[in-house]
Amino acid sequence: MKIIIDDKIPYIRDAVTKIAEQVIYVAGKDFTPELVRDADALIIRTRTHCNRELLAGSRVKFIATATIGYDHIDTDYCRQAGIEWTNAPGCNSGSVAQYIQSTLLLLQSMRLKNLSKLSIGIVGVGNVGSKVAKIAQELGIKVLLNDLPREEKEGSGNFSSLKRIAEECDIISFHVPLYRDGKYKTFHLADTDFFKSLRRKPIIINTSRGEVIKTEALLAAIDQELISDVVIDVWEHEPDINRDLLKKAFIGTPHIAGYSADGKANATRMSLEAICRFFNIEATYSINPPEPTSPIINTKSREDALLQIYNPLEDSERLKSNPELFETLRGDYPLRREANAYKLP
Ligand SMILES: NC(=O)C1=CN([C@@H]2O[C@H](COP(=O)(O)OP(=O)(O)OC[C@H]3O[C@@H](n4cnc5c(N)ncnc54)[C@H](O)[C@@H]3O)[C@@H](O)[C@H]2O)C=CC1
Ligand SMILES: O=C(O)C(=O)[C@H](O)COP(=O)(O)O
Repeated sequence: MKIIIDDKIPYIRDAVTKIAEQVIYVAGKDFTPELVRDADALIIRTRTHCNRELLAGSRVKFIATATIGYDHIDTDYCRQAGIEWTNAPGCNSGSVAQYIQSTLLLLQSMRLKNLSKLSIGIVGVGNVGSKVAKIAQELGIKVLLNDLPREEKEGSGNFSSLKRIAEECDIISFHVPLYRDGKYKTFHLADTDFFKSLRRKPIIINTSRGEVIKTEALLAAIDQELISDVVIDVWEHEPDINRDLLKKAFIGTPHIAGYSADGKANATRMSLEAICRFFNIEATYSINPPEPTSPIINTKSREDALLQIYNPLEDSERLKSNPELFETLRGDYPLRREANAYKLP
């Protein structure tokens, strides 16, 4: 079997030798029709667009994306071409939750927000949104949930409309997939009308996809003081991001909310498991993230410890100093572990 793998997918090299005879590593943006023509499977990230242009005429039968988002895969084309694909649900939800938890703690310490007096609207309550809801509740924040597909299946009891969230929430955090059209369209879900409907000058957090928020509308809302702060991890037109928005953001990071080593290892493991299932291969390997450099945290409070483990302002400062290094900062991301890898006070 021949597999082409994005060369930024970590912890995969030893394990994959137990699965495939031929493996080629290449940068996500450098997958070409010539390269994939005689491959059986691809393991990709968001940087490889899997569509007719790339895949037509190839012998690719299976694509695993080591991500939860799959808006870079043309699923209609894959269905027509008989190419199966999978993503890695939940792989990095702990990592995004860590990013949001640290962000909330920074809003408390640096913006002097009394979290127990605030309400948060969570838009998209899947793997990430559910964890964010739990963290927010633990911090004493009132939680409102919005999830149209779930509401349809489960009934409206636990869910609120986007309109109610816009009117009642002090923080609004987006955790939806990017759907460009269809019944659950999320492309530019937050547009001029949405920002005009805000009532409490909320803090807007986006770790979903840049295209879920219309950048010009967000910038106008900042200028008109309809919102009080923005925290942006995902951007329209990455890596060519809006520098004005980056300057104005309280936290602006290069699409790394999901980049804990724990999340990366989960994604790699899930991708290889999917390949083994699809091609009916039995293989023994284990994939674990490296241990943290200092696993014991000595500090007075749990909040300090959590911010010592991960402080998104450090990622933000790196991007603000060098916005042109967006992809490099992602590719060379330092080791980051989630809290359960540490002994906390
Ligand atoms: N910044 C980063 O590094 C990361 C970004 N992401 C992004 O966050 C998204 C969410 O991640 P997960 O929670 O793991 O995905 P998920 O698939 O577990 O959850 C998505 C939720 O959104 C809901 N949803 C779909 N359409 C909706 C709509 N129109 N309105 C309201 N809710 C809607 C779904 O019903 C589902 O419950 C991913 O699709 C991805 O684009 C995910 C991980 C890392
Ligand atoms: O899982 C997702 O969806 C994400 O957005 C990933 O964290 C993005 O990672 P890359 O594939 O762009 O490295």
